[in-house]
Amino acid sequence: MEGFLRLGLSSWLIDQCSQLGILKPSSVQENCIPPILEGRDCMGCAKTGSGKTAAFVLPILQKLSDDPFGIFCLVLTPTRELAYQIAEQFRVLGKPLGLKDCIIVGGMDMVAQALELSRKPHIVIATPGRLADHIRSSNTFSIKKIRFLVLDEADRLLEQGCTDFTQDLQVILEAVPAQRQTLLFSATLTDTLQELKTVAMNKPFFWESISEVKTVEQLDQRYILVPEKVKDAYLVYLIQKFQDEHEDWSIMIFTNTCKTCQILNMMLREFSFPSVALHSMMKQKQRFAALAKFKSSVFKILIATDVAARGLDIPTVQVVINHNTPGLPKIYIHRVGRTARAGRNGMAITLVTQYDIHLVHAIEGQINLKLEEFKVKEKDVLKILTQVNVTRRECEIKLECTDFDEKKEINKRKQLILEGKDPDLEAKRKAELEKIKKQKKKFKEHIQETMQKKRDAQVQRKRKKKHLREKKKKAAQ
Ligand SMILES: Nc1ncnc2c1ncn2[C@@H]1O[C@H](COP(=O)(O)OP(=O)(O)OP(=O)(O)O)[C@@H](O)[C@H]1O
Repeated sequence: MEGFLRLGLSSWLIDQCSQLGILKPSSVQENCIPPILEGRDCMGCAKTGSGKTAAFVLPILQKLSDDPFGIFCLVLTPTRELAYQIAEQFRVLGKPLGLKDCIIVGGMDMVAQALELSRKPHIVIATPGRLADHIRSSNTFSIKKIRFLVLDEADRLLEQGCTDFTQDLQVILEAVPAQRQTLLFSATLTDTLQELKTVAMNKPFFWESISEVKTVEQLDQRYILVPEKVKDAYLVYLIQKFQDEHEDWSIMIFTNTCKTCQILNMMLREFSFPSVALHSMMKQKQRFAALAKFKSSVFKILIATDVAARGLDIPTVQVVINHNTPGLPKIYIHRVGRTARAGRNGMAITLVTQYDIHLVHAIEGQINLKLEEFKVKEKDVLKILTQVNVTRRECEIKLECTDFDEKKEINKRKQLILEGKDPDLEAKRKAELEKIKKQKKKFKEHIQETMQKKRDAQVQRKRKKKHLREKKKKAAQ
């Protein structure tokens, strides 16, 4: 308790913290809360599960209690689920203030949101796309006077990933005052520092937890080298093993696409595993329902795309399984950070195929740690291989009978229209690119083939020469 008092927080906030079991400040809180209370911009980079949310929520609530008005603070975050989680922390910690918050995310009713915004909530927690839509289309609210702008998972908000937030962010940055405190947090800030400095311009206080290894100490990180075709059998085997050995463990499985996520969930259900899926092709209500079932441990297995890779705080998660090796070390760091949070233990297992070894090397290089092999009796996996592969195929056929692919196509078209692009032109462009790519590939293969033939011929010639030499030698003897 004393620790928080020393940082300059009021006793009512410290009482609220203790109700959440937050008794002693974590390193990021200890270092970032004082400069934020002093009024400085802040960039905080600390490992997953180290309490970054409270590091900005606590000082903001304290400042809000000094001078309460709406809209006081805007928090931006890349995913809808994360927005709800952050709002929850504000609500619990800010209860004595009678805090009014408002969550502005896609997939929810826009009119109801506009109404809520017009009622001047103290804190708005939003995903950039939907908030930018409100700014463009409505004049019933203003964020011109906010005191705090927070970018949680700041590096993700500023990078141009598969969901590009930069244009929406531009709209939002033009709508907030230049005189504000900007707080940027993430477990992986360092490679976007330059971009971040353009958002937090007032000589920001930068704090990074210094540690050789970039992942959490309590996390046991393993890999299994598996042939691509046997991957699903390994997955089923691992889940069965963990379920048999640790009834109370929750498991998060990450996949690379929505379709794989959907199919694997169907497959796990066929094997009677209590699993739910979470990906961006699901309706928002289904997404929330799935997450609630997993959080309450009614379903102990969550199979998700990277939409769940960042920020989600579910203390019961003991194991993270990467069904695919993440293409970027950064994504690996966030995915495996869903376990071993706030000082707890946890395990992460990455299924690595023969094509992914270079990705593992990149991950190891970035986190500064070698993954250890997770030993499995291959014989036991092979016993279930046929059954698993047949079940997966059946699930694929079942999914083909639904409108899953069609919906995906519609979603893609919607996204392109929103980005101001013509979907038909884009499709044509993509087809042309695909054609060029194929031609290039064919050309490359042709060259490789010719080179190989040359090499083979050379070897043949050498062999022949050697053979002749030996023959001559023998004849001379
Ligand atoms: N000082 C503290 N002592 C103990 N637990 C804490 C403390 N501060 C926060 N926590 C708890 O630790 C958990 C993780 O915190 P939080 O979600 O803020 O992590 P994070 O650093 O934002 O992680 P990520 O990078 O994954 O988003 C939460 O359940 C939170 O309530």
